[in-house]
Amino acid sequence: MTQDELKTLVGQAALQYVPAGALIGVGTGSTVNKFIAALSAAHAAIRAVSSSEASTALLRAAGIAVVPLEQAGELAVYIDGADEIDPHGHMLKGGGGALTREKIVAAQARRFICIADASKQVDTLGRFPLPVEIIPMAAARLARQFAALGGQAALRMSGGQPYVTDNGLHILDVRGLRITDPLAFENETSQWPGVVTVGVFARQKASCCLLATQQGVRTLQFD
Ligand SMILES: O=C[C@H](O)[C@H](O)[C@H](O)COP(=O)(O)O
Repeated sequence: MTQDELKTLVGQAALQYVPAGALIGVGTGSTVNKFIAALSAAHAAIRAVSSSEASTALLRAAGIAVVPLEQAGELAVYIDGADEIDPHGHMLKGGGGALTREKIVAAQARRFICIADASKQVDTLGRFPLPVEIIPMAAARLARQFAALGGQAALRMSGGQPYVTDNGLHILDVRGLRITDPLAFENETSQWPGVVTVGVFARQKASCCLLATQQGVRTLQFD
């Protein structure tokens, strides 16, 4: 199977985690797009809280009502992809730039179901450049702070201009990190002035991961 077919497979598998009539949290990215397509085809009577403008547009196009987070109580489940997932369910996220809203919506859900293909499995987070959403004026100083940890930070660009998130902010992508203690790393770097969100999800780690492999979908439990 191609990587795209694996994403379709795991997007469909995630349907079993959607309680009938529930209000669920929906992440962002190419794997989640397959989940939204599966939801649409299943005609599931659900409502969703979305983690990005892109997912909101897709959900609405699929006929799924999108509820503002402010009007939602606790969500039964949050379903999202990841750029990396380690053996403990810690994730690295934000390749699509949606990390801040993803972390906010995930924090309001009882369970985080990560959907990924096997290429996302790692022993230690950091092979994928770590996305960090930042206040723009802090970029140079934060780059120096990440350099002190051994990382090389670059401002994410799009069409020759700094990439702008749904929140009107910028992203640093930090290469060369080896994140051996994701919780300590998240706790420390989240407090640096100018950091809005680091793409390490250790406090909002996965409860379970549906991992698409050439042999089918494996379920990894983390709680
Ligand atoms: O900002 C984007 C999200 O964190 C995505 O969940 C992550 O980048 C994985 O995306 P994809 O399913 O496209 O690999």
